[in-house]
Amino acid sequence: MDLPVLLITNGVLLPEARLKVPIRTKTNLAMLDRFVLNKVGSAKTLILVAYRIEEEKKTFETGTIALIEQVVCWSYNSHVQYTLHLLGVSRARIESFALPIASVKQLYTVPGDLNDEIKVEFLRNLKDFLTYLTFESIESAITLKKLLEEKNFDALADFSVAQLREVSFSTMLDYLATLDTSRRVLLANEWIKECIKSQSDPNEQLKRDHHKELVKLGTLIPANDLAKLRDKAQNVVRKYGSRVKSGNSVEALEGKLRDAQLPDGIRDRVWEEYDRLKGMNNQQSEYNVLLNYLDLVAALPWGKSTPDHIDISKARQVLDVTHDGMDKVKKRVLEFLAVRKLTDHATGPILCFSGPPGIGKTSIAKAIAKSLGRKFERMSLGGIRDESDIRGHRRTYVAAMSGRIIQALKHAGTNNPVILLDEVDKLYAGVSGSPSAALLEVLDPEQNNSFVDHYLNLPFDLSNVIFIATANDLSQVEAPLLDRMEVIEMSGYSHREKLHIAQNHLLPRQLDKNGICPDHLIVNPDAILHMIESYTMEAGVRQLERQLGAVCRHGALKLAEALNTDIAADVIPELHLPIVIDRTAVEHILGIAKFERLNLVKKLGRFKPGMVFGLSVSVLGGKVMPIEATTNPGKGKVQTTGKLGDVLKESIEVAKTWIRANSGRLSCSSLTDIDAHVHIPEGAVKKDGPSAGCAIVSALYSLAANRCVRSDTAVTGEISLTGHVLPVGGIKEKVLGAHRAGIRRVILPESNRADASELDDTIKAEMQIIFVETIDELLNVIMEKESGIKVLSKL
Ligand SMILES: Nc1ncnc2c1ncn2[C@@H]1O[C@H](COP(=O)(O)OP(=O)(O)OP(=O)(O)O)[C@@H](O)[C@H]1O
Repeated sequence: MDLPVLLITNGVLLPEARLKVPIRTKTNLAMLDRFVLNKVGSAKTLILVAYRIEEEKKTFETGTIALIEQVVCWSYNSHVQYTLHLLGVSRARIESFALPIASVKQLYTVPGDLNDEIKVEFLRNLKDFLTYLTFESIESAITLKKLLEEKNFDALADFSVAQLREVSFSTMLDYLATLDTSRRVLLANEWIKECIKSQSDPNEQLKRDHHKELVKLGTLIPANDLAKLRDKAQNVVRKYGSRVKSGNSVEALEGKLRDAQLPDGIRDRVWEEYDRLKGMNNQQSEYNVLLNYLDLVAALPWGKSTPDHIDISKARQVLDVTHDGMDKVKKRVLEFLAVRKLTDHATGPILCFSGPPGIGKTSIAKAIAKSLGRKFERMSLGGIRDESDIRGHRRTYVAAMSGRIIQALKHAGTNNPVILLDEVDKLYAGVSGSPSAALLEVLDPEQNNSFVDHYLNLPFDLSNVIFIATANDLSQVEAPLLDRMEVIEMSGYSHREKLHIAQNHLLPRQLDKNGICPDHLIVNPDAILHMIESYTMEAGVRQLERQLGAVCRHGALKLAEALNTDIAADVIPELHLPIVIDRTAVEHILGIAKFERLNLVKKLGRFKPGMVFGLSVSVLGGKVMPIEATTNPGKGKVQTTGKLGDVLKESIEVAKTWIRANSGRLSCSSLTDIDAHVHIPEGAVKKDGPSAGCAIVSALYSLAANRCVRSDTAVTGEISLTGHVLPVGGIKEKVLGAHRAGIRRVILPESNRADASELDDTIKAEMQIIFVETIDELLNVIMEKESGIKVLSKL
């Protein structure tokens, strides 16, 4: 039989007995995770308890097959702990071991030669032992009483021995391995006798006598009346002055509370709670709740803060060393720091970095904390839909916890950390309140000096904390929240910028992570560019870092193989250092290019009438959006496909009407005797927004005039019925998206000229950017051959 293994180094579980085993080692945790926690009805699983003898560095050959009766999970100081409640089922011999599984054979006991004299003596001793046990554990006493009635000597020996604490681990293991029942009864009888003798101390005797009188176990008390028994037993304990064994944690707590620098307003309230705790019995259910609460209060950094060292030139250095480019963002961050230095004001604007993933929003926030010398805490808000995640649960709830803000402060250990509210756009309002409403209070400098977490129920001053937020999509951030923040928009990187980031930051980091000396592995710039163009399609650099990691791991394997002297000489690969990674090596390591140089121009070749490249932007950055239109005989209807939203459909109507109204002047069909069909591929993705207007009017004109649009050009811009091209958002991302796709000519609305001027110089140098004010101008520059349309006067 194969069973999951729980390996323990002290305590022995005998059949019939129960044992509580806290899970502390990684092996046991892995076993629990794999075989118990992931299983529906995880309790009632059979496992093997195996015993490790540390001195001999071996595992005892006999183990115990056990039934998991209960898995208790509790969290203390944010550590999750598991304890297994086990019931011994039978002995087993371990035949083979491959942690976390062992192949075992169940062992059966043999009766042996047990004489009547010993039996009678053993039963008499057990009756005395029962009295002692009543005082120690009522449940065990009841089980022993039942076994005594059954006169099952095998079980009586095991169960009674399991109750003894004095027997050493190794003696207990020998006992476990003894299959002869008569031999075990002899041993048990001896040990029980000794135990009873050692209990003959007059004080202990007095307690037991009194207890005997009180509970009269065996005649009066029914087995199921445990609660009553427990109460009575506790009364005895109190009467005889046994101290509640809670001294250690409560006394330690007192010291911690004294060191906690509690503010004046709350000190008395906390000590009142502490006095209440001291007066409680540790068996009371509220005891642990209050203990955990006061532990949190003591652990919070009420008066601890890190001194600010704002040195602007050092901050500039930190930002430059950690981040390439991003000049605008760095400038704004330095201004922010400068204002903090001069005003000495705790409150200031809350910065919100917005942009596609992997462009360094989180890492720049980390750099701010570093340049201020403050602690950094990241709070991921993605998917939070409950107010209590931010503000905590009220203490009256079972398993109540403090909110994330308080947890972050506890973790930081100072009351002035930089807290990054990551992904504020992914907060959702759930059934139990809106988390963004809770964040409003946190971020409001007027209110946050007395932030009250529901669990803590004491005001905590958050005014020294610097909050920085990040978002991928600002349109998803609730307006009141957005209003409290100063948004710094960050855009994706060009290929050249990515190359610099890779050379200066990502590659050195990956080399270091994989334990490779930079002199031993060189990745050519050409190879990095190949990875950027053909193996990643992203605005940021996260995928690129992953690919560089793969290349470094390949190098690490080569180096490790060459160093490994255990490998037979003929298989040691010959290694010439440094290992140089070029384009071919990249293809060999990373396999077939995932984004075969997405040069749409080359791929699609010459367009047919009705085809055009639009530009779109999503949370992942800018992208080229091919648009197709075709005609059929009909009555001037326009059909649309490709999961288009209402605004996009309306743009198509505007384009159609404009062409119809201007067809005479443009010498093209008015599209009244034909039906047009406009399709935007990637049909599963919803598309919307007015910015495809220019592309759609170009496609419809191309159909109406039966002329082709230039396939090396992409366009974005909204159109009006009067023929004007209106500004749109996301210009930088869209141009970068076109550049990534291999397009070098883009047409943008004239009103977006200022946005385009913010583009990186290398991009500006490589791209031809044409600005247009009217649809006439647009058609003149977008068609394959000059349309020669006479541009009407502009409004
Ligand atoms: N300009 C840069 N210079 C150096 N490293 C950079 C730069 N931009 C990004 N990185 C690196 O790219 C990685 C990803 O960045 P980060 O985690 O900060 O992205 P993010 O914008 O916060 O993404 P998300 O929105 O997914 O959270 C980090 O290791 C970061 O150091």
